[in-house]
Amino acid sequence: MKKISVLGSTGSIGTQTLDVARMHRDQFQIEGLAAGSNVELLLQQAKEFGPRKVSVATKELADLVKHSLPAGTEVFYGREGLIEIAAGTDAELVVTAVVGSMGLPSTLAAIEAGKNIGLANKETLVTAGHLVTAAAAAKGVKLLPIDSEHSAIFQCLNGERYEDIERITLTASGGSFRDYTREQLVNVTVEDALKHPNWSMGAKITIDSATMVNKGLEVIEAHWLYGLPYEQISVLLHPESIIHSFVEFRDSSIIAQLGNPDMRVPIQYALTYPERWNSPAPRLSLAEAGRLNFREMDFERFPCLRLAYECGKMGGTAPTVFNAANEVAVARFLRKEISFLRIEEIIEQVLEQHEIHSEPTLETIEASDQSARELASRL
Ligand SMILES: NC(=O)C1=CN([C@@H]2O[C@H](COP(=O)(O)OP(=O)(O)OC[C@H]3O[C@@H](n4cnc5c(N)ncnc54)[C@H](OP(=O)(O)O)[C@@H]3O)[C@@H](O)[C@H]2O)C=CC1
Ligand SMILES: CC(=O)[C@@H](O)[C@H](O)COP(=O)(O)O
Ligand SMILES: [Mn+2]
Repeated sequence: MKKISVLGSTGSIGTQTLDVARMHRDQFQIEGLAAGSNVELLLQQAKEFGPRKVSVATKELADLVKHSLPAGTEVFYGREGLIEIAAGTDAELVVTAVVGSMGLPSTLAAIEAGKNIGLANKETLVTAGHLVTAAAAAKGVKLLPIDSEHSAIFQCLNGERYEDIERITLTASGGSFRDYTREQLVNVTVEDALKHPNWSMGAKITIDSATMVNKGLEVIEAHWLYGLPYEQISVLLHPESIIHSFVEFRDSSIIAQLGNPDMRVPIQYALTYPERWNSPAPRLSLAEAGRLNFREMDFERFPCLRLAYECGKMGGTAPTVFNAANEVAVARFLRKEISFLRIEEIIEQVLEQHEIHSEPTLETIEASDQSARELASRL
């Protein structure tokens, strides 16, 4: 039995992680589940999977659920609750599927406790990549990517020598507004932005796909996961999301990972690595797909991707500030307080006004994250 805990169990990645556990019911034991405020779903999950510990966002929610949980289930809440689910159970692997840099303390706590990480929460690596990777190396724990592109690269690199890599390429769908001009973006709505062409995902990442911030975060995530300089990480527009990413080697060979867009596949691979288990995911037929399309990335059309590369190369707290400003701007867009194009303006303005610190400690990162958020919410 593999013992796992899930942070963000009620979200898109969290529920699909539990779908995988359900498909292999005899193989997984769920030790802990952490949710935010969807207590109805959390209660269903607790009844079905019988975790020893659960956590919710607030004390009020914890009081609300505690009498409805199966006998013996311990309830926690807030930041400390997430840390308890991450580090205080017998899980050998923790799936990090909360959104945003709020996942950093619990991810670090899980690593400190010696848990392998099934990493979906890319913002933690963007915010504090040097701390997360150093802690994982010191503890000898694995950072197993769940993000589809990073899982693809991970699979392409199986058995390969890092020095033989010439370049990795992350594919980008282009998001909801792939074929819109900059002028057409002026009046787009939240509802339109939430219609991703290929993937059904949480709201924040769906907006990030449309702004191309998602690919920017993924470039920085790849830098930390694979230890490659930014010059060896590129992005290619691929509207079908069938080639999930690929690696070019020094002998000119290219190895790619393909499949229909279905997050249960990379999630399961992270849970079962290095084994591959059966999956009901629909099989890809290349004959049916017929043709696959590719385009160079247009950095004028998608300026957030250019900004992300600049922040990644700058290092220090630049990616922290980029990420925090984006999180606030996206939340404001989703609340219909600002327009779609204002998201990138806010990120740019926060970066301009912010003092960047090099080699930051956790305290410096948390302070930069906080002040970037305050600024982004005022602009
Ligand atoms: N969705 C996808 O296909 C992919 C997602 N990712 C990454 O995975 C992460 C999760 O994304 P996704 O699943 O789409 O997001 P969702 O918005 O669907 O889910 C977010 C989860 O976080 C929980 N949460 C929110 N606030 C808190 C809190 N204060 N304390 C504890 N839990 C909280 C939510 O709980 P509740 O709903 O109960 O409030 C929910 O379970 C992100 O970093 C994203 O970038 C990466 C690749 C693909
Ligand atoms: C499923 C997944 O991994 C998402 O991060 C996905 O990559 C979003 O797609 P685009 O950012 O390419 O639109
Ligand atoms: Mn991705």
